[in-house]
Amino acid sequence: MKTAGGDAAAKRRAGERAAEEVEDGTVVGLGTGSTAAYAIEAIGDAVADGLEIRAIPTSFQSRQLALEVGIPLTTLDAVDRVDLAIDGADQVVDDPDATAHGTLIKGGGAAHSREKLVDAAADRFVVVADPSKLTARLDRSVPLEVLPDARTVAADRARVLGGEPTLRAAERKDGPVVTDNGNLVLDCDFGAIESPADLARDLSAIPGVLEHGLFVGLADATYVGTDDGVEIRAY
Ligand SMILES: O=C[C@H](O)[C@H](O)[C@H](O)COP(=O)(O)O
Repeated sequence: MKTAGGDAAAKRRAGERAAEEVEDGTVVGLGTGSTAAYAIEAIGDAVADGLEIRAIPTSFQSRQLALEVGIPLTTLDAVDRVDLAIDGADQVVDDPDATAHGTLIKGGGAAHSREKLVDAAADRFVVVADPSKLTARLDRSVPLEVLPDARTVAADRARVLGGEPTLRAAERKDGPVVTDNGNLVLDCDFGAIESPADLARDLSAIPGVLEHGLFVGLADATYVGTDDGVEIRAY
């Protein structure tokens, strides 16, 4: 869970720094992935020291870790508000002159649908990342979570939009990755993405796509772990 590539020490610094933002009496969204896991562990330590919060996990994986470290859990429909969400990313646009500054690609762990639900609901959404995630332009494949019956037609629609879709295969079993919601994932290679906002709109309009991994205008800040500290990008 914590060694998915990138700089583990930098991920830890980012995660632990973001966890310091969690305040007593709040509701916190817990992201998924190796970087968010460091934040969850640090929040668990704070809970053990007396911090009182409720948290909403964004995946089976983050739920399991939160339970292991003793964080009280709740659900999105049981709360009035989410104060803070802390989540990782696969790519983050880091160019203050670009309109896409702070736009993300997420879903490397196939958790992006529930992540977007919780991250978008939060009053403040903090991304945690190591420097390898920063980019001038998004160019990783964009994951689409699709209903199983929709995978062929959704792939066709993604091709019309200029993408090359690949059904994500499971690493440790024969067959595809199945998401926490029982769906499949199409990883769509669009090359360098000129306008993430336009592509996000077009992908959202494909029938059978539950959610795509472009997060446009959602992040409030990115905490970037470095060799000796944390740099904060605010949007
Ligand atoms: O579906 C997974 C998530 O979007 C992760 O937050 C993302 O893949 C980043 O994960 P990591 O921190 O392990 O690089």
